[in-house]
Amino acid sequence: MIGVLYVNTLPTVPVDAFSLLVPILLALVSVTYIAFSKMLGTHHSYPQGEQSLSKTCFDVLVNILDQQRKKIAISLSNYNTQPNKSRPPPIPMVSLRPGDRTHDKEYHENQDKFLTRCLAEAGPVFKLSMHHLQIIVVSDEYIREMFLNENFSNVDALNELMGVKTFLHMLIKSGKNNDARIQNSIILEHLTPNLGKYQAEMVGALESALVKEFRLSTEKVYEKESQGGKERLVMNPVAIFESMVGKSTSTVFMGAEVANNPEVLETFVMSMHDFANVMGLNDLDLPFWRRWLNLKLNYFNNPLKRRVQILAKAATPVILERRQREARLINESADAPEFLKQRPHDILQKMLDRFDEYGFIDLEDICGHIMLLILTSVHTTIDASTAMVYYLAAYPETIPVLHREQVQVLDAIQQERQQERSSRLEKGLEVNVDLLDPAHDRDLTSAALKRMIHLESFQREVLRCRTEALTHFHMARKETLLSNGMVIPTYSMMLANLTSTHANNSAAHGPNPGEFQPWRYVGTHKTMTKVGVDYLPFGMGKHVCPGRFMASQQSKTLVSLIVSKFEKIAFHDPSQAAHVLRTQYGDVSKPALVFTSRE
Ligand code: HEM
Repeated sequence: MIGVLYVNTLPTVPVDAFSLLVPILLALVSVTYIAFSKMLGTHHSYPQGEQSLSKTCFDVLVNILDQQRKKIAISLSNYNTQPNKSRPPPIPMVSLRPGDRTHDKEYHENQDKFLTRCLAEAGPVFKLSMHHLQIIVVSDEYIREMFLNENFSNVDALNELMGVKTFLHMLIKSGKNNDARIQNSIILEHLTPNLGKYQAEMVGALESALVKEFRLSTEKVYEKESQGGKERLVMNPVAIFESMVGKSTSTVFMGAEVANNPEVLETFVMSMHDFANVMGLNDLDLPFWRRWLNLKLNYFNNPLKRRVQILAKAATPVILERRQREARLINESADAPEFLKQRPHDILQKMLDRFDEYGFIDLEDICGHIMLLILTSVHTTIDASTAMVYYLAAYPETIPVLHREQVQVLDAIQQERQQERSSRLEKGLEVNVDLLDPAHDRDLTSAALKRMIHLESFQREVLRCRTEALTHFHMARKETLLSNGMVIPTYSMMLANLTSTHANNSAAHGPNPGEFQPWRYVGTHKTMTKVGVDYLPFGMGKHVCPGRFMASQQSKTLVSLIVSKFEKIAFHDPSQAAHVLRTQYGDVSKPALVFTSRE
């Protein structure tokens, strides 16, 4: 991070002083650390092969020193060769509001208003001073260039800002060289194609968690007499959605037997909180050295490593039991269809079945990879689903429309299945109980969800309107030319300006794109998962979110269950409504809601 700051300001700042400062600072820290360790008697020479805390710490520091040295050398060489080239157009810095020293405050006051001012003053590519960094912001079509050019990397940006790679690599033993590729392959090959099969389990898990958590959350609060107990105040509604998504994701990833373990549920829900604490994600004003120190200390006491062990411990007896069951079926010479029917189909089982193909080392390694899946999937889905429920509260007219649509779709499906049964009976054909059981006529299947076009439009519109306007950090791996001739220097930090594509873009979104219009996409083919430069909650290009289909199905089911059980949702304090309708980095506001049940 220091490297980025200094390198970005090279042309105007005396580079020698700063470039020396970085290694000196780090050398000082390492020397002080070793001196301290010697004083405390912790800096020993260990027999070969044994890694001491101080040696590892020293190695990390030497490594960082070396990386900083290389970066400074590359930047200097780039800078020194500049005068020979024809000078590219400079990237303008947006003026500061009188009295402000950075752009943070003005941005947080009104994201779209501020970015509209930036576009008018500086054009589609400009510099801002935010988050303790100098950041290059790209708008409109230049966002596509940022996503599609491999010289700009999201993973490298997160790694540079937070050292996230090394920290996450401590959780796994295999597949460290191809970041996110094992997760991508599991999602693409095993999760997404089977979403229809997982749906019944997801509905069961979401519904049972909703009923249980709703009862627990409202126990100590009032029930309004006037409504005959139908109105309930929930002080922390997010806790309900955390349990719902945690329970349903753990069931899909590890099977119901493992997911029933309370420690596993806690791991699914809390891992991202641990991660955010270590990375200092909830406090953007944390000085860089505190963030760095926090991370280094947690290398040796990684809270997520303990959570991985919890998953492995909970999975062990279940896997043994599965093996015994399989052996029994083989002994009993069960036929192939029966054998396959009895086989668990959760992601854990798929990973065990392809143990060699993926090159896993042991069960803990598999659980480490599941942890990486948890970190990408659970919190993001909780966050999106929570936003959808807050939008239901802010726009109460949406609930009757979504409820009516749900009833109509389920009525139609029930009727179709009834007709199919009658027609088969008339023709003297057998009725397949597995496929046409009347008890499942009104299930919230993925086919039923696909017919709910108002729900689809509502979800896409919520994500379009609430996604942070400056988002998707990318770092330039090397000096890169944009199509407008501007040069992005190596190690620059970049952000996409979504105001230009999400909020100020009537060509893509129709009239009044600055307003929330829940039915904007009804009758179009624009679903929640269809990404493009005009809709970027899931990114785009090679690293586009592969889990968005599960996220969509899960959040649709969650919202459907909520509108089927509650006829009205309202903010306990209406003045808080506006505050939660737009994401703000590091913001954890969770206003209380009043739910009015249908029964
Ligand atoms: C509403 C929920 C979700 C949102 C908003 C979301 C958003 C994102 C974004 C913005 C990225 C980065 C894309 C880029 O760099 O271009 C991403 C990547 C990723 N997401 Fe999601 N995500 C969600 C749910 C999920 C779920 C449920 C899973 C897993 C089942 C998942 C798995 C991943 C993985 C593995 C990556 C890394 C892809 C790569 O680097 O190639 N996400 N997601």
